[in-house]
Amino acid sequence: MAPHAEDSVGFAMAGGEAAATAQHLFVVDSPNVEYTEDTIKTKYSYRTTAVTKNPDGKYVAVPKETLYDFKVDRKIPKTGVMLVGLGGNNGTTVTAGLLANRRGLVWDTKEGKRAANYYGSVIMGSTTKLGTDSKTGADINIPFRDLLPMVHPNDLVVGGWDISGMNLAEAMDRAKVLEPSLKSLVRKEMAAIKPLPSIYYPDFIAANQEDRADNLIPGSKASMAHVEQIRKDIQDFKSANGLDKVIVQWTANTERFADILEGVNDTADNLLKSIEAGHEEVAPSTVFAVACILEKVPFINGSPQNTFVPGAIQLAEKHDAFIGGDDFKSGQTKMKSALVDFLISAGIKLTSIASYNHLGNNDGMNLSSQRQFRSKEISKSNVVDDMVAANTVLYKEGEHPDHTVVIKYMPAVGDDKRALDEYYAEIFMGGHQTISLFNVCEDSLLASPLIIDLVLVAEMMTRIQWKAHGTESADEKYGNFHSVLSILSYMLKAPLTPQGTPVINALAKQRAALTNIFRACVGLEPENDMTLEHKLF
Ligand SMILES: NC(=O)c1ccc[n+]([C@@H]2O[C@H](COP(=O)([O-])OP(=O)(O)OC[C@H]3O[C@@H](n4cnc5c(N)ncnc54)[C@H](O)[C@@H]3O)[C@@H](O)[C@H]2O)c1
Ligand SMILES: O=P([O-])([O-])O[C@@H]1[C@@H](O)[C@H](O)[C@@H](O)[C@H](O)[C@@H]1O
Repeated sequence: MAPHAEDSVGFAMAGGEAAATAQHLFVVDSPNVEYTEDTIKTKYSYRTTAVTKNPDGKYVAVPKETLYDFKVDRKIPKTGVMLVGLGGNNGTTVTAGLLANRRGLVWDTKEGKRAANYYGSVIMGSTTKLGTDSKTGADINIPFRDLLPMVHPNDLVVGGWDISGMNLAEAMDRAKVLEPSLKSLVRKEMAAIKPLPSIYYPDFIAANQEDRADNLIPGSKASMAHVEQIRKDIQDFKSANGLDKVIVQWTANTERFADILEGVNDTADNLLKSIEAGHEEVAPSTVFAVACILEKVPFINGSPQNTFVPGAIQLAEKHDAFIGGDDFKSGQTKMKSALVDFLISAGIKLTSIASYNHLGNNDGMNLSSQRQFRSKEISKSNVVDDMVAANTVLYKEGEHPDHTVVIKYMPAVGDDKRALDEYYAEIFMGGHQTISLFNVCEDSLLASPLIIDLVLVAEMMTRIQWKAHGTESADEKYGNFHSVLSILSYMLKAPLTPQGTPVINALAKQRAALTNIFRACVGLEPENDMTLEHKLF
């Protein structure tokens, strides 16, 4: 039998209180906003522009207004995060980082003392414009985390699974990410955390990972036993820690893509039958996704494989459960999604992008296997598609820059991934611009804040509901956002979106969507940066 959830209990970091109602840094004084002790209710005018094309090819743009009611649950739940791959570089680093922040740790480094922080987290480390000072007209910026009543990461309870049974202190040493002086301060708590056994289907990750696989859920793949065990692990973790909510994230190894097969994983029912039958094309990450969907626990995929096969998405929609992914956007690709947006929207015709990177951590070792690399190559390559397609002045239909992605495993550099990029562009009158970047990304220190942001935003989305305004009928029902949480795209390389909807990769647009949806939930207009107050008078 799998050990009790206590074996994977990270640390109860909350003050012990269950749900608390956040005290707001600001209130919105508007007839469209109603505060109660437990909720914020808003009536929101969503203004868009509907465009039609005339037979003569001319567009007609019609301003459109749709009224929505939003409802935010202000009670902040005691929340846990369960990481699949808890014993990995990201898993150990984010766990130690949360501990260090919870305790306000300071440690010595060769550059002097360093204090725990949440740098790299958009929620905890950035600000957003609330509005302008009514007297001076100056911008008033507030911490992003204060826009809505969000969980504080210091209060997160951490647990999870790993095919490696190493406790987190030893795994932290294996990861070689954190300073020894910091590790010594968290070693005791980390040693007390042992990942829960997980499922290991060798064909999905590199053969070089086999030596780690010593902590496995017993029983055959050909049953729902693995799904049921994962669901039980979540239930046990939740009750053992007195949690109101749990969010699960995949930060385990990159898997090969699964073939999408009719009758196997194309529908929810077929996927469940395939799991029951132990079909070879069902990946461990999809088994975790199905378990979380059935447990109605948000599941986020931080790796590039196609965990969310059509059957998994259909199952999530059927159960009104949240899923999100894919592949944390931490360094080289994050830079690319900002730089390409800048170049193309500046009218500079990018014609070639060469992205080379090498790294020496276990992720790199897993990616040294072609099928796992292919998953990552896809997620790292598609990130420019929307920006190119949107500029029909520079690019003809189907035209796009050359784009190549190379990843090599170089053990010597460990977790400090080197990203070397060359951006080559055509400029005015036959000229060229060449931009070369050398970007040393400490992979796990960049990914860990994203893991935190994904937890905070996914949890917040479980407390936001909407309905079309004016449905005043007795059975007016608020509903959840769509099961596929595309609002998470800012943190992800290959954003999963509801079927048939556009994928937005431009970093600034992704952040604006997150900001403005949160603003709508407190009754504020989208931030538009027009600052007419400074231009008309
Ligand atoms: N900057 C980044 O670090 C970054 C950015 C984007 C994506 N990612 C992805 O995040 C994932 C984790 O990265 P990492 O550097 O922590 O890798 P890692 O190899 O150090 O950690 C992965 C962990 O997952 C475990 N594991 C493998 N299969 C498992 C299974 N079926 N169940 C439970 N545990 C399993 C391994 O034992 C290992 O401890 C990788 O897929 C990587 O591609 C990382
Ligand atoms: O996020 P990013 O820096 O573009 O991409 C990274 C890759 O460059 C790296 O090779 C891989 O190990 C990481 O998992 C991550 O995916």
